Amino acid sequence: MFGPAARTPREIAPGAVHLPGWLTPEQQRSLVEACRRWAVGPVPIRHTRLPRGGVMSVRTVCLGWHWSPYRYTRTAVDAGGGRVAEFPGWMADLGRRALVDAYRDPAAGDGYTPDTALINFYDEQATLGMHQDRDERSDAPVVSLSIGDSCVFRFGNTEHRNRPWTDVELASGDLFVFGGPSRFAYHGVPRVLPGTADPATGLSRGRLNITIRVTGLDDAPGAE
Ligand SMILES: O=C(O)CCC(=O)C(=O)O
Ligand SMILES: [Fe+2]
Repeated sequence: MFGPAARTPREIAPGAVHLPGWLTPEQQRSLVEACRRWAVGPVPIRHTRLPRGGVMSVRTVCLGWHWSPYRYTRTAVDAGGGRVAEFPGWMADLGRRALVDAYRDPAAGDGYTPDTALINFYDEQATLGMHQDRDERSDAPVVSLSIGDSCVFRFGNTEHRNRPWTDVELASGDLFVFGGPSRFAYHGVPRVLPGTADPATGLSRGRLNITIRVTGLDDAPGAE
């Protein structure tokens, strides 16, 4: 949905909630700054290589656990081998507050202990195909934050990557949470809307998306 009605809180599907303008301008600025630091290292932001030879158009850097197709490890097995930066406690707090606000339930964040974030940077051409977030061994909600250029976020169904879906415009500062019956819904980003970013965030072009997640994984002796 586009136009002014798109800027009001909305349940897109059961358990999937869009809260426009959830992050303050100050929070957006400090997230942009933090992401710029994480993009440099210890694991540099990179285009993820896919097993069949493709390369993702988005660039990704991870916190807590490193995602590569299709698993999580503590070290960047496909990006230099360094250990990923720690997942900060303040980001876990932000995730809990996101659930409280999205589900309008003061208890919704209780017991939510995210341990990873995927930080995606989209240039004006980048897209993300329809997929499920299913490399986690947990059905806890995914908390998604957007900064910079707006995009079309396509939120589909749990059965397959095709219609029905709902196209939602995600703008800078927006929160999108998908949990419960929507946790394993297919979703993707068919388009970034160039020139829509407010340079005051510190990101004058392109789009930053941060997804806060629970991997459900533990460190095992000898794990990568
Ligand atoms: O960029 C977005 O809004 C979604 C990102 C996403 O689906 C993912 O990182 O798995
Ligand atoms: Fe995803």
